Amino acid sequence: MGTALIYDEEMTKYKLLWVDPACKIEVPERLTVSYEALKNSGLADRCVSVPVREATDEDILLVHSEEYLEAVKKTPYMTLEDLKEFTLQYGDVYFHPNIYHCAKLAAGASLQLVDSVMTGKVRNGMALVRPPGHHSMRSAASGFCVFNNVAIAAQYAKLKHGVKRVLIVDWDVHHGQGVQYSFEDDPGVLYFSWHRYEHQKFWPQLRESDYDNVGKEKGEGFNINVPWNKVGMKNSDYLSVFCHMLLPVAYEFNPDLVLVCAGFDSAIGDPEGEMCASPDIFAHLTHLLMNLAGGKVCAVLEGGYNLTSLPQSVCQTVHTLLGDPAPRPANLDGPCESALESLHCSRSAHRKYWSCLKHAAEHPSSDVSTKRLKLAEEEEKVENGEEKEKAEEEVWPEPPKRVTAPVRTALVLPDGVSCPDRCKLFSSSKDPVIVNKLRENFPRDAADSDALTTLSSLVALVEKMEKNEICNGLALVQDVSMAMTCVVQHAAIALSNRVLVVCVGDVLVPAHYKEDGTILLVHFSNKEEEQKSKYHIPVCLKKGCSDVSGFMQAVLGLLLPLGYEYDPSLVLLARTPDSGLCDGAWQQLTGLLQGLAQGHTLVLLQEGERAYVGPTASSLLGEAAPSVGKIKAPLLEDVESMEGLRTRLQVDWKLLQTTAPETG
Ligand SMILES: NCCCNCCCCCS
Ligand SMILES: [Zn+2]
Repeated sequence: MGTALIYDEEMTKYKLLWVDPACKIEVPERLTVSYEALKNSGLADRCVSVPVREATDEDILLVHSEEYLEAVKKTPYMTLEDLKEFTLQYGDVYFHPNIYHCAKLAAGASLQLVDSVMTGKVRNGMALVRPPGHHSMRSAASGFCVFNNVAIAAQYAKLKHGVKRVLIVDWDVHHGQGVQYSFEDDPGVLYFSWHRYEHQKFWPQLRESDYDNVGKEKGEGFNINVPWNKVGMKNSDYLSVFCHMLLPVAYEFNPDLVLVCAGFDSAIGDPEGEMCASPDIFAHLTHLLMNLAGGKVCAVLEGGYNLTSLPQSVCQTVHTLLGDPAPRPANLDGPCESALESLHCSRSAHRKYWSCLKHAAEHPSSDVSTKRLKLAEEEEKVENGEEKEKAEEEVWPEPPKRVTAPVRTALVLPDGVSCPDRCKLFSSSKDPVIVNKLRENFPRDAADSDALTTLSSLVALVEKMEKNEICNGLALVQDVSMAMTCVVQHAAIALSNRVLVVCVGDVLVPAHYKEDGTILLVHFSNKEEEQKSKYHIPVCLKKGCSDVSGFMQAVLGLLLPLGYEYDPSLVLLARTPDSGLCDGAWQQLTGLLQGLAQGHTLVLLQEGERAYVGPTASSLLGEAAPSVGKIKAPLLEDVESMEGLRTRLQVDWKLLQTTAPETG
């Protein structure tokens, strides 16, 4: 299934008609440069083009009041003076004779996207729209927004498509207060937003944008705010909040649909956000959402005011929606203290609502640490009194080209096992060099020519992945441990690359590998094993991988942060029959790990598990993993052992941190 792209140039046909410094950044070029970039990169033509439509009054009244709609309806007939007058009643927004028309198209585009995804015409998609929507409220325009596109889309999805649970992820750098107000008492809509806040000094300066605003009445716990109290947040800060706050709660919420308030003013260079995250981070944020709701993800443009980083971020998002592997997450050096404080506050505010957070460290009752941090930040501001270079003067590297490998998924299978369609059956011509090498390294198997054939195919396959001729692969082998040792030896030593090895079940791990960091081994099993080193991490789950909740908690809160920080060039995923891992969790794992190593994932299955070839191949082909259902609370002993592991490891692995280090 494809990716929808919804855009109409009519939405470029309104602009600011008078002088207003607060609004001058919201220009038609935002849309034209974004669409041009999609066209020039060939991404637009790979999408399914879906036409916009005008939202009807009924659609708009799902969120807005009649009096507000009636008032906006009058704006096309207003004189310039009337428009200015009309605008004065709202904050940081402007009207234009054509903005009502465009606002109906922006909302209608969002509904077209929801229809396309919910009817299965496409898997996911993006609506490139303006005016944005997430600030507009029931009876008020705000922050360049007239109708709340995403809020209307959420109500529409519930009403027209019977969606029970909608997750709204707002990665725009501003708080979508309009969305929060619409759903704060609704347990059927989980709203997540991070936003520049600076202790309520940043627009819209609302007390209710802080982390302790968790929703109301039946909606308590279904509103998540992560305030950024400093500018300059980077990729590590964003990924930490995804891994330790958004994703665990999102998997527990188990949504039927994911809507993204895709604002890109949270990217580097933006005059509003003044953050430092690179455009390719949106490839990862998008990827991390694509195994929720069976992949039904609708991204709707909100903000984004730097005309260079905006189109780059839009392209990164659409690349990933199309299934292209994300670029490697370069140099993640861990979240900053302020981000950790915000993460910690938000997690502790939600402890009592979400079992995945039940054991989040209690927020120190006295807000001593927050005050201390605030003072430090104030001092810091005073210190670097000199004008920070303006966001517009920031420079950053062009996101790397994302070349799709000619072959997506290659399979090494023994005779008689059928190859799922769209996969390529792979066997290497017996390269004598490789075979001799293998004879040396595996003398005891030298006799077994089948084993040698398989091993030489594996080595050849790894080499093709290295050259990006093949994206990922799957092998059905007699002996997973031996195959793993062979691949590890070849990949880590021969190709001197970093290999992330993830073992599920009681795989005999290659003991004799060097401790030099060329391999990071994470081993999920039910056997207590003391942690050998920074690079050999046993994750012990009492009920092994059969406890989906504990397993998913470990994947999201431990494996993903480790994997992102390690940034391997190859991911080797091995499972043995005793793992007890259910299909859904296995496919979630296979799906999520493809965000690393440019998607170069090699899966090793034991011969007896040929039933897993199909599901694994579908995940490797980029199909969304099935939902694993509502995640429950992990076993207490598992939580304790995972938190113990985190405490020990976070000294070396900064992305594992969930609280600011206690200093002073
Ligand atoms: N420095 C200009 C102040 C603009 N404040 C409103 C921003 C609305 C963003 C919508 S994503
Ligand atoms: Zn914004």
